[in-house]
Amino acid sequence: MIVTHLNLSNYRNYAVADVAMVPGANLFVGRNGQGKTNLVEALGYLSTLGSHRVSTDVALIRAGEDAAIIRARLQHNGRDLLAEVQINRTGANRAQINRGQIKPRELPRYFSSVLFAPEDLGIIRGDPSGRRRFLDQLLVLHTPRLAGVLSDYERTLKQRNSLLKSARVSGLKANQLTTLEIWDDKLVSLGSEIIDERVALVAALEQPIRDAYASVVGDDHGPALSALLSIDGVDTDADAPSTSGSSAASEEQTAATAERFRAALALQRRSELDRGLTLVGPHRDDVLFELNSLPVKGYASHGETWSFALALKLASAELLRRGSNSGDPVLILDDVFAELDLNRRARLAAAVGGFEQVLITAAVLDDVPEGLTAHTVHISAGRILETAEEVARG
Ligand SMILES: Nc1ncnc2c1ncn2[C@@H]1O[C@H](COP(=O)(O)OP(=O)(O)OP(=O)(O)O)[C@@H](O)[C@H]1O
Repeated sequence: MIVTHLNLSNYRNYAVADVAMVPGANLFVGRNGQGKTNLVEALGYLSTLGSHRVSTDVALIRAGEDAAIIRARLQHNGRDLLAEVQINRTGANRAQINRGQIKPRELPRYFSSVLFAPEDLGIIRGDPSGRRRFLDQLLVLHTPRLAGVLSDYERTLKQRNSLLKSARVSGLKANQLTTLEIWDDKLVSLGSEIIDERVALVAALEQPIRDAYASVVGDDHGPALSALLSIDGVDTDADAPSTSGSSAASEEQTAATAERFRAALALQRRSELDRGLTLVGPHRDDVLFELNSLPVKGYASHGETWSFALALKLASAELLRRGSNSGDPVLILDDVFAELDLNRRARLAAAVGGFEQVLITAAVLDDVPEGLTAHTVHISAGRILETAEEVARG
């Protein structure tokens, strides 16, 4: 899949922007703070429904405006698709495909992208919520049906938490106990599916991460590397099968996870009532990334952590490419080349060369290997520079 056109309205520092893109590499160049990241962030939003830089949408709307619009014309196998989202300062966001209304959470079904940016170091170094977000965004792109499961789980969790809170205040009454059991059933059924899908995803990512790390770092043997999902209170099957295009987990496996989840909930019942909070489930899980038998977080050097985060994203793109019938995900590399030495720049260029479309941002044109600079777009102060004179003026 490729993006042939991106059109922005009141997004970040763009009043309007209209950019044509080509298959293969597209390079966006400009001095610091001109709007390069803003442009690719907008595309990333269409497949992750969020920014890699901020946790709320408000910062994406141009200062002083009420709504931002991101519109992308996509192409796959000669067929065009128009994807659009309107991000509103007040009220719900709205999304369209070919001018027909859809739920915003359905957008990743139509557009798949993988963005790597320096902020991704936070996936490794930050708290577990960032790792859960990484996994869930990838899950939804890989198996779109799970968007609904994840949002139903969130809703169930909220309702269960408010029941636990009110039971804490008033003491658990018989009717509340019955209601709690109903919420337990929903939590366990939705949560077990999420746990099993995450476990299978992590297992499927291991080899691609190893390959990507080896190709970026230049170690032909690849590191001894693993990604383990630690489930808070619910042990998972370490030999989970790899994800396929459809649902990955077998019925018996889901039943076994559900049983363990239920037992862990029963163990925590007293504490949950004391604290008015759901203490077990996929909303508290974590992934442990290891390099040469040591956790990456807290042990790996800055350079190793950086290469690991990059490998994580390249592996994600590889996994989506294999499991997809709509072509490669669009690969976005934001501010990446400046961080690499010449050798690694060439290696990364080779690693991404096979993707249908790669979008790259850089402040300095010379930082990017020549093979990736054929289609260069210059940006200045929230404007796409159209002519050679404009580019010369900067
Ligand atoms: N909601 C907003 N409204 C208006 N301007 C905004 C908004 N959000 C960010 N900006 C502006 O966008 C600019 C930053 O753009 P961006 O992050 O895309 O820069 P960049 O070209 O990638 O720079 P660098 O090379 O430093 O990474 C800043 O000047 C910032 O003030």
